[in-house]
Amino acid sequence: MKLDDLSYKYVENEPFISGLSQEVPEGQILSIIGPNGAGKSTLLQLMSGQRQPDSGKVILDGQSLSDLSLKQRAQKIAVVQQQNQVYDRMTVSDVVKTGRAAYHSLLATIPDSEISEFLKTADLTDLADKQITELSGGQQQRVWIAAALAQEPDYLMLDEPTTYLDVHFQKEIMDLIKQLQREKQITVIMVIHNINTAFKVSDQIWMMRAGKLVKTGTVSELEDERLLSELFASEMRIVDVPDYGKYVVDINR
Ligand SMILES: Nc1ncnc2c1ncn2[C@@H]1O[C@H](COP(=O)(O)OP(=O)(O)OP(=O)(O)O)[C@@H](O)[C@H]1O
Repeated sequence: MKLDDLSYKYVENEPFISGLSQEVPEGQILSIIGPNGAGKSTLLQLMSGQRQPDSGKVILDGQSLSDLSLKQRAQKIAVVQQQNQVYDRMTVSDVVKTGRAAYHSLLATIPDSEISEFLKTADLTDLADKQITELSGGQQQRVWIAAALAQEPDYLMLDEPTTYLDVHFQKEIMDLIKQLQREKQITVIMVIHNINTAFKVSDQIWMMRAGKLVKTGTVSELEDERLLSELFASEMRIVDVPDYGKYVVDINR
């Protein structure tokens, strides 16, 4: 995937993203980090086709994303939103089947056998017939990830996948994402607030501020106190934690 001269505005005559070009590292985990309002979600939505750029293109396999039909797009890109609408009376299986809609004309005729693999990967087999509203936040997040996987995408995009989860479930979801990336060789693109989580799980990082990519590179290239302090306008230090490694702390007084 390539971002070619993307521009996007929320307010007339005030471009928020302007002339942004960047190559997406394929088959890796990429995290977009930056302060509130930096444009991380906006950029992810442009990359997933949920938002159309005012000018420029997102190029996928030589084609502009905007030239693909909804179904073609859904076979290439799956998105896990920050907040998902939870429908009463939908079982885990029903939700995961929605991910197969990219390959069928009718949801009602999708066989259970088609989703068993995705339920298994997300460790949901035993919960398949439960109502989604009966599940914990962490379990629900696994259901959305399974539905995204059922699209068999090349790109899995997640906006803050662990926001409402406690530390235990945060780790569980991140481990699942890492496992999926390894097993399926997909490209994972995430917006993550927690810098340490981003550094721990990612191969590549994009640092974003005020609608611009201020720095891109590997985790080791961007684990830099000065860069982080500038990005977040706050004094950041990197400390060494035994049995963990580098850990970023904010020492703002
Ligand atoms: N629907 C909208 N209408 C108008 N302005 C918007 C809209 N959505 C976002 N913005 C503005 O665009 C800018 C970028 O927002 P975006 O949500 O992409 O940032 P973000 O980096 O994801 O932020 P956060 O970390 O707070 O989630 C912000 O200034 C925001 O106020």
